[in-house]
Amino acid sequence: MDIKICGLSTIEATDAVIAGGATHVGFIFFPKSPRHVAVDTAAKLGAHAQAQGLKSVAVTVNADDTYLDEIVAVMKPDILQLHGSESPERVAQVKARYGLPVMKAFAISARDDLDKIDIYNGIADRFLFDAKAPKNSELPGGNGVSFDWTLLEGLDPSVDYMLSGGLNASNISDAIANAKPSGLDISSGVESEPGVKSTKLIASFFEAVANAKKRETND
Ligand SMILES: O=C(O)c1ccccc1N[C@@H]1O[C@H](COP(=O)(O)O)[C@@H](O)[C@H]1O
Repeated sequence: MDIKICGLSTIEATDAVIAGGATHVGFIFFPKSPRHVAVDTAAKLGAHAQAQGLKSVAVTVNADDTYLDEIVAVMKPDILQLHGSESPERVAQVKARYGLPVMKAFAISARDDLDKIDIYNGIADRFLFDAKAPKNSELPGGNGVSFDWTLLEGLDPSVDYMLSGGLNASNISDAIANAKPSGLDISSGVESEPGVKSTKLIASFFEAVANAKKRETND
C-alpha cells in the first residue's frame, strides 16, 4: 500500500518518513497554508527522498503555468497533485505540458461527489479523496477532518486512489478496513501543531499502519 506523508519542510521529518516506510513525500505550494514551502526547500528534501526510492509529489491549488514551470524545473517532482478546482481540460493541459502523472484531489461529502471519477477518468492518473473543507477554512486540504468512508462502499475496485482527510494513528485501522484504499495520504495527523511535523507522531503512525495490516491479514 502506498503511503504519502504530506506537508514536509524539514530534513528531520523527511528522514522519519523515510525510516517509517513511506512511498511518497508531499510538498505544499500554497501560500495560505502553514505547510507552504519554498521551491528550493522542496527540491532539496524531495531529492533526498528520491535518492531513497520514494516518489516526490508537488501539491498545488489552481496553480498557473508560471508557478508550475518553476516547481517542475527546480523541484523535479515525480507526480503533480492538483488539489484545487482544476477542470478535466486543465488536468489534461498540465499532463501534456510536463509529461508527469497527475493525481487529482476531490472533496467527498456525499455519494454523488464520486461522479467526478467518470469525468476525470482516463485524464487523471490517480485520484485523491479528501474531506470537504470546513466553512471557516482557507485551505482546500490539510484540515485534519475525515469524511464518511462508507461512501466508498461499492466503488469499482479498479479506481486507483489515495485516501486522505484527518487520518492518524487512532483511526487508520478503521480507515483501511472500511475504504480498502490503494494509498493513504496524511498531513496534520502527524503534526504537533499546524505545519509542524512530529517525528514521534510519524513513528506512531507507521506502527499503527503495520498493526492494521497485520489485523487485515489475520481476518
Ligand atoms: O496540507 C495543506 O495545508 C494543504 C493545502 C492545500 C492543499 C492541500 C493540502 N493538503 C492535503 O490535504 C490532505 C489531507 O490533509 P490532512 O491529513 O487532513 O491534514 C492531503 O492530501 C494533503 O496533501
